[in-house]
Amino acid sequence: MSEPVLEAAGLRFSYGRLRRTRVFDDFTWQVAPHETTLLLGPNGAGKSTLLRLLSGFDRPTGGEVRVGGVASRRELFRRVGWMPQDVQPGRGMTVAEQVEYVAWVGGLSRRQARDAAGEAISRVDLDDKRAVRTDRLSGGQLRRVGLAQALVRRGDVLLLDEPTAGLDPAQTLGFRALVKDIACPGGVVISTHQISDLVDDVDRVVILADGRIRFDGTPAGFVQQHVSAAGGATTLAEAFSAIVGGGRH
Ligand SMILES: Nc1ncnc2c1ncn2[C@@H]1O[C@H](COP(=O)(O)OP(=O)(O)OP(=O)(O)O)[C@@H](O)[C@H]1O
Repeated sequence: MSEPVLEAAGLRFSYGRLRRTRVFDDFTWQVAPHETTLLLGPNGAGKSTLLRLLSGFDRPTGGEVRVGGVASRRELFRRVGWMPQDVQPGRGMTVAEQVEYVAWVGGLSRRQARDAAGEAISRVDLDDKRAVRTDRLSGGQLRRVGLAQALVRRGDVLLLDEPTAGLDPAQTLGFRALVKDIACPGGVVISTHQISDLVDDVDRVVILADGRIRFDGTPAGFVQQHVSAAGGATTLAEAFSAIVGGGRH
C-alpha cells in the first residue's frame, strides 16, 4: 500500500456564493507522517477551513487534496479521521449510534462499526454515556464524542480541530495523555489558537496566518529561529505574536 501521506497541492478555496472571501490561494502543504503537529494560528487564519478541506468534508475550488497519492473524497473519508470544531449531536442518536454511524460512513461493515465504536467510546472515557442521546450531553462530553468519531475510523491520519476547547482541566489532562498514546502512520494534526496548549506534547509546530504558512518546524526550532525576529522573544508565545503580528503589515 502507498505511504499514507496527506497533502494539499495548489489548493484554492473561497467562501460565499460569489466566492469573495478567499482563504487559500495556491496553498501547498504536507502532513508530516508519524508526527504530531500543532497547527497554530490566530482567529480567522484558516485552520478550520484547512482541516475541513483535508478531511474531504469541504471541496476545494482549485487544486487538490491527496492521500497516498490519490485525490478522491472516498479515499479521504476512509483514511482520514476528523474531529470538527463544532461537533453536532445527531438527531435522536445515542452516543453509541452516532459513533457507529460515522464508522459506517467511513466504509466499515455494521459489525465492524459496532466493535470500532465500542473501542473508541472507551478510549474517550464515555462508557457510561453510551446509551445517552448526544443532544443531552454537556459541551465537553459532546467534544469527546467528536474525538471518538475521529478515532473510530482507525484512519491513517487524524485531524483534530480545537479538541481541548470546552474541556475542563482534568479532561484536558486526560486528552493530552490520550494524544501521547495515539500513533498514526500518516500523522496527527491538532489545531488551536492557544499556544500554551499542548506545545510540550508535539513534534512539530506549524503557524498559519492569512491562509499562508509562516513556520513549519520543531517547537524548539521555532523559538530559536525567531528570537531575533521577535526582538528578543524567548517563549513560543512571544515568537508567535511577533510572527503573526509581523505578517499583517
Ligand atoms: N461559513 C463561512 N462563510 C464565510 N466565511 C467564512 C466561513 N467560515 C469561515 N469563514 C472565513 O474564512 C476565514 C478562515 O476561517 P477559519 O474558521 O478557517 O479560521 P480559523 O483559523 O479556524 O479561526 P478560529 O481560530 O477562530 O477557529 C475567516 O476569514 C472566516 O471569517
